[in-house]
This record gives sequence, structure tokens and C-alpha cells, in this order.
Amino acid sequence: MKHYTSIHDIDNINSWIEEAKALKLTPLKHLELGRNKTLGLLFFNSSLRTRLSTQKAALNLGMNPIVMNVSGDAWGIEFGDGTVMNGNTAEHIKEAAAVVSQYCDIIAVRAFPTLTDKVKDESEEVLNAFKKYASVPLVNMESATGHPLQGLTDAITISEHKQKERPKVVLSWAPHVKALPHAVANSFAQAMQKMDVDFVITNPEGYNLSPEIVGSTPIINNQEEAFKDADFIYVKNWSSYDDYGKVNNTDPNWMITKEKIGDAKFMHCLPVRRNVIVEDAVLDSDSSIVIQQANNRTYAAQLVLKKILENA
Ligand SMILES: CCC[C@H](NC(C)=O)C(=O)O
Ligand SMILES: NC(=O)OP(=O)(O)O
Repeated sequence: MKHYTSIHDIDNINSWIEEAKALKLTPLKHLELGRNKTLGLLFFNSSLRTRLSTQKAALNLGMNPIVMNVSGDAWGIEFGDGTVMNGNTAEHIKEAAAVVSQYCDIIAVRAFPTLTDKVKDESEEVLNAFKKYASVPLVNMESATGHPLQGLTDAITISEHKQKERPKVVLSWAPHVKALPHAVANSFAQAMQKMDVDFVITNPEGYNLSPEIVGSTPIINNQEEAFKDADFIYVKNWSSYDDYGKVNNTDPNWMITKEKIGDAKFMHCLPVRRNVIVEDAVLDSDSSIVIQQANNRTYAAQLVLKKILENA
């Protein structure tokens, strides 16, 4: 594996999950693999978990992580071909990606969507520009349409916590105060579609994810019906896909409550807005496995970096 930019880069999710569990048991076993190798982490957007867990994953492999907040600290980057750069951009991605490749053995990038230009977002302009102009492997730390480190993490977590061979997993939309990306929900759905689980999605009318993501997964617009016999309830807000990037629904009745969760385990990628997405009573109970889920971010990233280093 050269790059890890999509859940589709996972050839066998069950073997990846077992490899990640093994890494979790002995995280420092491969310290020599990454010695004297540099991981460059480039953030065009905010992050807590991805920023810290991916650095920790690199350190566990003996790598040297270096981090930059591109939007705040670097020059404005131009992504257009043939652009006369007499505006606000000072450096072209052709130079920026090539230069970072001189300093790093692997580059990891976070770049959220515009949520105003569907064509641009679905072209994965930033991620694919790095893929094209960088000369080293690339890792997606959440792009316009996917968050594959999160999706792998979620698969590991469900495998660890399932109480039956084929659990029922529900991806539920919940309300939010601003427009959020589809990336986390997209990668979670793709990961679940690779696993042996009974997977359903529940969201209000007008909030279906892209048909390319949903595929044959059932969509149930009645949340209560979807939650029946659920073993895992994975909650995430996303803005409308059909009315791209819009917030047309903030119905608080979709918020997750203790009454709704039943015997299911509550999952969320975090950060989460308490008492908007989910009530305190759920997060503060044994129903929630969000901290264990966040811990697994390190081992998902470590497995990805290990596979790239072994392929180098
Ligand atoms: C990991 C989640 C990152 C981002 N969340 C926010 C709040 O912007 C999102 O919803 O994609
Ligand atoms: N879940 C996740 O990616 O968290 P951060 O945005 O804090 O990195």
C-alpha cells in the first residue's frame, strides 16, 4: 500500500482489525521500522484527536513527526493550473507539495470541504493535488469526502466491543448548529459495508448521504424504528447532500437520549456538542464507548503508517 486516502485502500478489513489489536497489545514492538523517518502532518483545519493520535502512532514506530497548521502558518496555496498568481495565493501546490516531500518520508493531510462547491469537494482537489505533486506516500487525516483513519478506528472498536457474531450497527444523523462535512459518515458507512454487520442508516428526509456512499444500505427515516435491537448506535451530524452544504433541519427530536439508546453502545468520532447531538446522561454512562473509540485512533494510524513503511 503506497497511500492511505480511502477506506477502499483496505484490502481485508478483518485482518487489518486483528493486526491493529496486536499493535495495541505491543505498541512499541516496531520501533526500528520508522527510525530516522519523518512524518509531516499538515492541517488546513482544526484537530485534537487526529493531531495527537497520529503523532503518537508515528512515535510508536520510531518516526519523527513534524506538524504544521497550513492555514494559519504557511503561505496561501494556489491549487489552480495555469493561474496568474496575482491574488491572495503566494505559493503553488506544485512547489509546496514537492518541497514538503524533501523533508518528509510520509505526508498526512487534513483539508475539509468547502460545503459550497459540490463539484470541487467531490474532486478532492487538495488531497489529489498532494497525491499528484508530492513524491512520498500520502495519508488522509480527513478530506472533503472521507475520514478513513476514523473509519478504520470505528471498525476496530466495534470488533472489540461486539457481543454477538453479527451485531446491528445504526448510523444516525443528529442535529447541529452549523453545516458539517459528510466525510466521517461516508467513511463509517464504507467501513461497515466491508464488515459482517447488520448495517442501517437513519436520517431525516432530505438528508440522505451520497447515493455512491449509501449503495444498498437501508435508509430508515424513522429513528425509533431504526434503533430497534441496535447493538451500536453511531451518531454524526452532516449537512444536506442534496441541498449541498445546507442546514435545513435542526430538529432536537433527533438528539440521542438515554431512553433511545437502550442496551446499545453509543459511538461518536468526537468532538461532540453535548445536549445538542447527545444528552449528558448518555455520554456520562456505560452506554458510551467514545473514549475507548478515541484511544483506538492511535492504533488505526499506527497500522496505516506501519503498512506504508513496510511497503517503502
Ligand atoms: C472529526 C470531525 C471533524 C468535523 N467536525 C466538526 C465539528 O467540524 C466533521 O464533522 O467532519
Ligand atoms: N475524530 C477526529 O478526527 O477528531 P479531531 O477532529 O479532533 O481530530
